[in-house]
Amino acid sequence: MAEHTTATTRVSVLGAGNWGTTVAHLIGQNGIPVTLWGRNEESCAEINEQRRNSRYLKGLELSEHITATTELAKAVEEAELLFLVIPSQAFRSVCADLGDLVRPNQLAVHATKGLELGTGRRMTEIIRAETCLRQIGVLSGPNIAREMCAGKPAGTVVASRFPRVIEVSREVLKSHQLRVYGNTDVVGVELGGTLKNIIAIAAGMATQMELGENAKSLLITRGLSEIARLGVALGADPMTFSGLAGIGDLMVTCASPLSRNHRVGAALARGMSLKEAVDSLGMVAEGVKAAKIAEQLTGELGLRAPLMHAVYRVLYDGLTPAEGLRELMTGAVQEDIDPSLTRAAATKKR
Ligand SMILES: NC(=O)C1=CN([C@@H]2O[C@H](COP(=O)(O)OP(=O)(O)OC[C@H]3O[C@@H](n4cnc5c(N)ncnc54)[C@H](O)[C@@H]3O)[C@@H](O)[C@H]2O)C=CC1
Ligand SMILES: O=C(CO)COP(=O)(O)O
Repeated sequence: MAEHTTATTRVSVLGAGNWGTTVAHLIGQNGIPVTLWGRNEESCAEINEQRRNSRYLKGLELSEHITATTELAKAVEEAELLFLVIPSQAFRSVCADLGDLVRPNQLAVHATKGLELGTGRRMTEIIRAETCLRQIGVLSGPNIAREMCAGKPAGTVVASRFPRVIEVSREVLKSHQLRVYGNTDVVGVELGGTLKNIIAIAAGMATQMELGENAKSLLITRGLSEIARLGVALGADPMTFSGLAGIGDLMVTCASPLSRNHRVGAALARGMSLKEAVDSLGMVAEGVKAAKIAEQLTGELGLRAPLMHAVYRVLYDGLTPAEGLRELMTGAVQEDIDPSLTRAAATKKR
C-alpha cells in the first residue's frame, strides 16, 4: 500500500446509523473525503443532498465531505481503511457480503459494541472468519454519537495488534475535538464496550427508580468488577478496564440518558415490557442481547456476576427491577477487590 497521508487516505464507513454516520462526519470534518455505506436509499440521498441524517441525528448538520451510497462494492473497492459500524447481530451477514469484495491489504476497524448471539464471537473474530482482512482493530470508548456529532470533545481508543491500524485510524479521526488513544488489547477493548451495555441497563433502572448517586456508584464499581472478571477469563488484560474503553465507557453510559441501553433500563423500570422498550427505542441497544450472552458465558465459566445475572433475569425471567434490587442487596458480599484480578494484573506485569 502506498504511504498514507491524512489527506490521501481513502476511507469508507459501513453502517449509516447513529454511530456510523458520526464516525464518517468526524473524518469528513478533518477535510478527508469519506464514503458512507447504508441500506436505505432515502437516507443516503438526504445525507448527500441535505447533509442530514434525520432518522438518527435529528437537527445536526453533517460534513460536506461525506458521500453516502447504498452500493457496498462501490464503498469498499477504493478504500484503504474501512470502519465497520453494523449492529452485532447483523455483523456476520455484512462481513459475508464483504468476503468477495475486500483485499488483504485493506485495513479494517470495527466500532460495534456487541458479541454474536449463539456463538459468543467477538466482531474481530467474525471479520477474520468471513473475510480475507487481517490488519484489523476495534474503535471503542465513551462516545455518545450525538454529543460527538454536535462537536463536543471526547476521547476514544483504537486497539489492534497492528501499529499501522492504530496509526492510520488515529490520523483520520484525531482533531481538536477528539483524542485517539492506542491499545494492543483487542479482546479487552471489545469486551469493555460490550459488557458495559448490560450495566448501563441496570443504571437506567436505578435512575428511573431514583435510587440516588451512592447506588449509582455502587453499580458502576461492582459492574466494573464483573466486566473485568469475565473479560480476564476470556483473555483480556485487566488493566484495559481502567482505561477509556473500560471504566470510561461504563461511566458515560451509566450516567447519560442519551445512552440507548440506559433508556431501555429506564423504560423497564417504568413498567414497559422488553418488547415495548426495544420497539419504542427504534435503535439498537446492544445490552439486551449481551445480557443473554454474558449469562451463558458466566455460567459456562463458573463466574459470579450477580449484577449481570439480575439484568438478565429482569429482561428474560419476569423479575421486576424492584425484585432484582432486593436480590442484589441481600446477596452474599464479596471482597472489594477481586483477588483473581489482583493475581491477573500481577501475572501480566511479569
Ligand atoms: N450510538 C452510539 O453512540 C454508539 C454506538 N456504538 C455501537 O455502534 C453499533 C451501531 O450502533 P448505532 O449506529 O448507534 O445503531 P443505530 O440503531 O443507530 O443504527 C444501526 C444501523 O445499522 C443498520 N443495519 C442494521 N442491520 C443491517 C444490515 N444487515 N446491513 C446493513 N446495515 C444494517 C441500520 O440500517 C442502521 O443504519 C452498535 O454496536 C453500537 O453499540 C458505539 C459507540 C457509540
Ligand atoms: O456506546 C455508547 C457510548 O460510548 C453508546 O451507548 P448506547 O448504545 O447505550 O447508546
